[in-house]
Amino acid sequence: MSYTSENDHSGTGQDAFISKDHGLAYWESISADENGMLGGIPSVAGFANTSKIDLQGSRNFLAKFGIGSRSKSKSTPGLRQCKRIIEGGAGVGRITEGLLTELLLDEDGKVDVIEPIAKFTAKLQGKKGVGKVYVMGLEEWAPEFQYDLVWTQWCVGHLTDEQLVEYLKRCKSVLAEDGLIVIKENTTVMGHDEFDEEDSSVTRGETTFQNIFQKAGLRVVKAEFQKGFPQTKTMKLLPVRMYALKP
Ligand SMILES: C[S@@+](CC[C@H](N)C(=O)[O-])C[C@H]1O[C@@H](n2cnc3c(N)ncnc32)[C@H](O)[C@@H]1O
Repeated sequence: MSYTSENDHSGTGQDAFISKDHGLAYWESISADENGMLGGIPSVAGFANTSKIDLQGSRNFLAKFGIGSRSKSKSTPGLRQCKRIIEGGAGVGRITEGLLTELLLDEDGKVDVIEPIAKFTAKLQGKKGVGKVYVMGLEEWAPEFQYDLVWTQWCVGHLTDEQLVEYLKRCKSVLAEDGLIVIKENTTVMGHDEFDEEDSSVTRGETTFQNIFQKAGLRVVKAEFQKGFPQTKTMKLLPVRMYALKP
């Protein structure tokens, strides 16, 4: 999921290409661990390191909005925590456990997760700080709570543009005052959308994302590239962008 794709199907109808069944069958075949979640990045590039770099990049991004962990707020006055957070397409909870739970205000705070593959979420159920686990795709999720932060990373390529607009509208409808929606995704180098046959997903270009956000009635209040991912001569990771969105 993280390589530059040689399968450019620009112009192919998305609905025909993004097959939910095929996408889910692909993820069912993937191991339920962090390595599986970042499986597109070969271990030679230092997978563990990549996850750590990713989480630190996200932490730094959130700090720019004054959102930070309880422990950090002792040394950095002004950081605030969240009452309730939701992670979309959470996989095995790499981000929920590695970042989002540390942002909770207190013991009552919860991180809810949405993830269609039950074997991925099995170990997350009942863990400290984890709230409701929605075993379903983002396109099926109906919100029940209000959120200070909605984090969705490396999974929206499984939704058509239309489904993604509707998902974002639902997120917006339950966003707390001063809440934030973050989309962190691979984006294409050349700017047009590319389809990946292996998992039936789309990697979008910058313009497509901007159009989707606009249709959902969201403003991009900050956009940054993730820095510091390993690159080798044989493996080039796609640029990963973090978009902070508000109504
Ligand atoms: C590359 S993994 C990323 C997992 C997690 N976001 C992370 O960064 O560790 C992609 C995840 O998207 C999930 N996924 C596939 N189709 C989805 C859909 N329609 N809605 C939500 N998640 C989906 C997969 O099951 C998988 O857990």
